[in-house]
Amino acid sequence: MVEELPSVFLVGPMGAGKTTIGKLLAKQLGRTFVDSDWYIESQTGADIAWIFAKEGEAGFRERETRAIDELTQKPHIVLATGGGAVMSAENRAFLNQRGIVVYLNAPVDVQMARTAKDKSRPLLQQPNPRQILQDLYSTRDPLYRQVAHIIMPTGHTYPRHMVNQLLQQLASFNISSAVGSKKE
Ligand SMILES: Nc1ncnc2c1ncn2[C@@H]1O[C@H](COP(=O)(O)OP(=O)(O)O)[C@@H](O)[C@H]1O
Ligand SMILES: O=C(O)C1=C[C@@H](OP(=O)(O)O)[C@@H](O)[C@H](O)C1
Ligand SMILES: [Mg+2]
Repeated sequence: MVEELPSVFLVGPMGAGKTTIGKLLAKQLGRTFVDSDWYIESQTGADIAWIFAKEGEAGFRERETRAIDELTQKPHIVLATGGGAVMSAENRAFLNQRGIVVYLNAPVDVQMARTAKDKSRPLLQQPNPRQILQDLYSTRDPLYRQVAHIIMPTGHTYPRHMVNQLLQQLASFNISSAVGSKKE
């Protein structure tokens, strides 16, 4: 972990709001926002669906580990990871040891509602996405908890409220807002 300017890494299931909250949080903190999926897409010149189709999930995970290794070494950023980033022990160590990890936790029903119309997540383009989200949650929830320094439920909270709550929690890790937290 870089002592002076630790980065914030968001983990959690698909639809928890990592990308959405991460973008808002970075703005409030006056930091650069990076989404590991977007980074992988820019490095590859192809979208996540294409990578899964051509290289399989294993190919995507290799790219993801390279991205997580690289991005977790950057100080002072807010990084939104993909939901499966914690499946690799190597990634878990990069995340846990190099910054403050926030687990955004949402119930499966909420994950389902937030991801249903979006075709960009290859793992959910199946006849029973709810069952897939349930199975992934069972496997991954203990891993998210293992790497997290902060756990935040996101199910029933508006993104702006989420960010204000998160800023309060991050203050105890000496991470504070450059522009002040906005009142609703
Ligand atoms: N706290 C929230 N309340 C309501 N909708 C949300 C919230 N967080 C995210 N969303 C919506 O859910 C969808 C998925 O969010 P996203 O940030 O892409 O999740 P993730 O990156 O964790 O998969 C988006 O349409 C987003 O606008
Ligand atoms: O849970 C997963 O394994 C995945 C989550 C996605 O990111 P989001 O969690 O941002 O949707 C993306 O990395 C890919 O589709 C695989
Ligand atoms: Mg995302």
